Amino acid sequence: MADSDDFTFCEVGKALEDEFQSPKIILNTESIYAERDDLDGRTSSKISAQDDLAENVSSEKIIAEAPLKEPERGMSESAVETEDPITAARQPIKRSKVPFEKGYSQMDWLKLTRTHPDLAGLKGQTNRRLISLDEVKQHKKEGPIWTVLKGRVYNISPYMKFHPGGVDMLMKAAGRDCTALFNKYHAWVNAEFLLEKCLVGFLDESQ
Ligand code: HEM
Repeated sequence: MADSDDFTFCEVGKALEDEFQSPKIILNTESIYAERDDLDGRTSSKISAQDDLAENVSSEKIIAEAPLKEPERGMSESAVETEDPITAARQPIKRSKVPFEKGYSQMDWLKLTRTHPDLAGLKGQTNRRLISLDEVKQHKKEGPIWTVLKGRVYNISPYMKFHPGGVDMLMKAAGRDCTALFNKYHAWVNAEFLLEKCLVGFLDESQ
């Protein structure tokens, strides 16, 4: 084999000044930025690459700079509640699950719905009847607690202690239409399935 074909001896270019150091890359990061939606997706802010790359800037700083739009925990319900279910669903909320008592897990609830003969408290009555909001209002404190959710009337008394958000939260639904509240906290929850056996009837919207 001719020497010119032998790569062992091929001539390489001039070595870098310090042949054991990689070339220095000077990156101008000032002009690099990304648009970032803030936590609730309603506003956006620019985060420069410098911010992200700088060693002394932690992610906490970015969070601290983000506008605080979430309602504080314990903020009064009326301050954040809205009757429009779509707007309500978009409002960010702090998540606060309550640890369930022994025997009140979601699995326990599902077992109960399969075994209890009359969770709705219908005593043989049909659950297809139309119910006025006035009648729902009468079930706010005493006896079975009713609520309206997406046009359906439910007896939520048996579900109280199983509600992962706690009894106090669920009691806000007592004797009224809780659809907006429900959507605000957890529009993804399949209440139709969870409360199927608690159905008392349908809201009479003609009144
Ligand atoms: C009326 C029917 C309701 C049903 C069937 C229901 C069901 C549930 C379920 C299944 C969860 C757990 C969600 C999850 O793990 O992602 C939950 C959590 C919660 N619910 Fe409800 N809920 C109802 C009504 C309400 C109402 C009216 C409120 C507010 C006034 C409320 C407030 C909450 C809260 C604060 C949590 C904890 C959220 C979290 O941190 O995960 N719920 N509920």
